[in-house]
Amino acid sequence: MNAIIIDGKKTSKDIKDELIIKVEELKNKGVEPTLAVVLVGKDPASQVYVKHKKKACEYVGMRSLAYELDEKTTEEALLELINELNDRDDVHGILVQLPLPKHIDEEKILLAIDPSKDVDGFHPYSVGNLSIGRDGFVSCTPAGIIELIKRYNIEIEGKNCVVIGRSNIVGKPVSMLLLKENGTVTICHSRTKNIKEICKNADILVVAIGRANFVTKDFVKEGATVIDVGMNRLDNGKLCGDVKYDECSAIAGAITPVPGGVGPMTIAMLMSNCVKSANNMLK
Ligand SMILES: Nc1nc2c(c(=O)[nH]1)N[C@@H](CN(C=O)c1ccc(C(=O)N[C@@H](CCC(=O)O)C(=O)O)cc1)CN2
Repeated sequence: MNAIIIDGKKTSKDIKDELIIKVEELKNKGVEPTLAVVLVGKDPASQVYVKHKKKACEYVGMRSLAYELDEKTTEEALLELINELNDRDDVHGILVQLPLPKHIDEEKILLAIDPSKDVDGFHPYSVGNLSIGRDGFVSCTPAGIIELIKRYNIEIEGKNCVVIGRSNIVGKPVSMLLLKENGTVTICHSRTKNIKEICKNADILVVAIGRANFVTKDFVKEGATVIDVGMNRLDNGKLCGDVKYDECSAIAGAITPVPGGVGPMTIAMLMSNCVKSANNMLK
């Protein structure tokens, strides 16, 4: 069997194209959706992601405000900037690029962002809303995974969904979202016993463990949907997922590649959250 390749690059472009119209409508109502992007330090990967976020804002017609702060910026100075952005009526989304330098307490920073502008969906208020099925901001990678599954008409309701990984930014929220869609959800992690057997029973397998090529063909049920969230940089500089793509795509029914699968969806969903936030301001 040759799996359908779930194209995150194309889907993210489709979403951004749809957002162009929504941004235009907001502008016609007198609201210019604005995202504040905060980067502390010079982590090369973070610099690239921030650049892509600014480009995505431009593409959908949204304003972005860039705050590129020195590596040595203090926690107090960063909190002060966030408070300023919280108070500004013309800022609809605030994003602090992660990871932050070690001397800054990430949790304290995320907690300082006004939940009504939490377009990353990392604030405990947003996480709480998600866990009780209330509407709110959902973190972008998990939201992107569900969007991909839906746009490829893959049914979640009643299916066995197995998530490998229990991180706060992917594993836990994507499990909540699959549950919200009426999937039967199992979360596996480093202490799980019989992980292969559990995965082999999955109709939808989401892999977010951060270990290159961890999932081999003997984890995958014939015809299953395999979503690879891994982004592992190899010594040769190549990007590699958590799933052994060649052998698993011969068994799966549908599969995301790395790169070009889940990754690009993260930024598309960020744009979507910003538009949602700007819309909320109209209410
Ligand atoms: N404040 C946040 N920080 C971080 C987040 C986040 O959602 N909010 N997620 C990641 C990084 N990230 C966005 O910030 C991100 C990662 C990867 C991609 C992407 O498109 N990946 C490409 C490959 C890119 C490459 O070649 O390196 C792909 O998978 O095709 C987009 C965004 C951590 N920090």
